[in-house]
Amino acid sequence: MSGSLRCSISLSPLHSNEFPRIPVTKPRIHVPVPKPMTVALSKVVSPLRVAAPGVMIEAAGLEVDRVTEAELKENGFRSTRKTKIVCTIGPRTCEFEEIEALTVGGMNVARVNMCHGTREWHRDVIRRVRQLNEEKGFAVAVMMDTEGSEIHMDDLNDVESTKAEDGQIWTFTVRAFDQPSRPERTITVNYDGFAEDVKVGDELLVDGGMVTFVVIEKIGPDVICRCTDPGLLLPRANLTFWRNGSLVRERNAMLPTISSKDWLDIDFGIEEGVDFIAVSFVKSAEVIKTLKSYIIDRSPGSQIGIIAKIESIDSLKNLEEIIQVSDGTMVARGDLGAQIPLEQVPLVQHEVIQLCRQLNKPVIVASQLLESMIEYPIPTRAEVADVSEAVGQQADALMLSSESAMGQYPEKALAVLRSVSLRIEKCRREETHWDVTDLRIVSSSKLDEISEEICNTTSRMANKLKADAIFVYTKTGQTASLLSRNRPDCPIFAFAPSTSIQRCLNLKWGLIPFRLDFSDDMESNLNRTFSLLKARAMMKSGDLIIVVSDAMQSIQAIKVP
Ligand SMILES: Nc1ncnc2c1ncn2[C@@H]1O[C@H](COP(=O)(O)OP(=O)(O)O)[C@@H](O)[C@H]1O
Ligand SMILES: C=C(OP(=O)(O)O)C(=O)O
Ligand SMILES: [K+]
Ligand SMILES: [Mg+2]
Repeated sequence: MSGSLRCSISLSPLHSNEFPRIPVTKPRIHVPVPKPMTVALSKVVSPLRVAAPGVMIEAAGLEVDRVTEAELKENGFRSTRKTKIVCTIGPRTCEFEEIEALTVGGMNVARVNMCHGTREWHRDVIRRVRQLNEEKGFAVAVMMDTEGSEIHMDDLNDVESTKAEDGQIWTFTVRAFDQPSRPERTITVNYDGFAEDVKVGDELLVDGGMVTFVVIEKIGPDVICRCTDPGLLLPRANLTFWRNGSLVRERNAMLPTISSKDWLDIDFGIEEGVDFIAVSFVKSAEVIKTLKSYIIDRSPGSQIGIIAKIESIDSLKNLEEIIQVSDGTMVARGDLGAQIPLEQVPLVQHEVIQLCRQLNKPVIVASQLLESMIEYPIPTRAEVADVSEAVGQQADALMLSSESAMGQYPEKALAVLRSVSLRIEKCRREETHWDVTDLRIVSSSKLDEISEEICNTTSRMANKLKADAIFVYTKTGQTASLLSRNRPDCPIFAFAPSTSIQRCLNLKWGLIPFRLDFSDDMESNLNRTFSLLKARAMMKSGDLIIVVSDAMQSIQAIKVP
């Protein structure tokens, strides 16, 4: 599907000014908006300008993310950004103003990684995101990512990193040391079975090969290794061992996907009302099913979406089943690249994106998208090509990890994702190769199958008629998702009755989620929506809209009166 991208090359800015930048309805509360950032690629795309600050006009009953609204007006309907962006929040971006700057820069989902930091730290971040949503009219979703049972080094206590030199002898052990007495060149490993699993002659890879050791001796709980590829050892770096060119799957293969600590983190996530839980090192569909019923038990009616991270070799055998039972998937290329040969990672990415589209699940492409921007203000050409590939493959979302968590240029990295997305999406719209006949039917009942066909037809119609937008009135989000799956040229305005569904829809390609109370009377819904949108200068008379809803199995094409 990624295919070759043929498009006309234009060096002029992408955004068009055909939609006047009219400030949103008079704000009730004045909130300062951080200055828009200038971007490395600003020759191509100008920074986003959020119009006058304002809050979601709840009184009018229509709520849309203020930043999305600004993007719509700035880029023009048809060329508004479709690819969503997830940013990992870390020490560099955890303050209120920093989270706000990312939000204004286009972050759709904020991710906290339970591998690092304390629960209190994460609680503060989650609450700041929520507070910003409430006070400033954003609709950023929160994703909590579990630590999972990977084998990793300890925190290194007082040091930020330590260098392993070629030929040096290091000891990896499960002994616990009081920090001052930890012998030199000794690393504590979190997994008790470590010494039992490895054999003399095994290769020990730190962070998928950033540093490599060979095991030369085992003495009780200590594994003595010689460094063969020198480099920096970072806190909590992941460890894998290899024998005769294959990943060693011994007792560690039996490690639970969700550890006891993960269960406590999940309880924490449920309490804090996160929108998504991303499960690390998923091996089978079972664990996702177990987690889902656990959540329903603890929090009936919960809308928390479960994202399966594809990052272990075991997940690849059960891909389809895993995707089927999850609410979305992440191609977690960091750990995946430590478990399978690197040259296979792009193939897995492609396969997972295709499968997710077929099975109607959102997919996030993650890790090292703009790795060099941890240190530098512009990306490498190769990184831009990688991001372009993911956008061209029409992944639902792109994710920043270290770039936003601890890098020096989080906002610039975000701006690069935004500008590359816009550019490549434009190319795809110019190609007229669209065909839904390739999509398999996902519905299990006849009624759902009809809805599915309606969504396919709606998207085809919208493209042929060059509609300005598709409107979908959806109680569960399902119809909106089926439309997104078609990747139509115009944006899909999804009207949902709750803010939690609105936030969850934020992860899906091309969906502009609104919160709106609507009735079964479509005519009155439409009249109300048109006048609300017109009042906010988000729509004008004559715009062509294709309308569908969960409740009615029909399609309407309407010129806005
Ligand atoms: N909550 C946090 N506290 C401290 N550092 C963090 C936090 N979240 C992320 N980081 C830093 O950002 C880096 C990248 O984040 P991420 O990709 O989520 O983790 P990792 O690559 O370790 O799995 C981490 O390695 C860590 O150095
Ligand atoms: C996203 C990933 O997971 P984490 O950052 O939690 O290791 C990854 O491994 O690519
Ligand atoms: K994690
Ligand atoms: Mg990982």
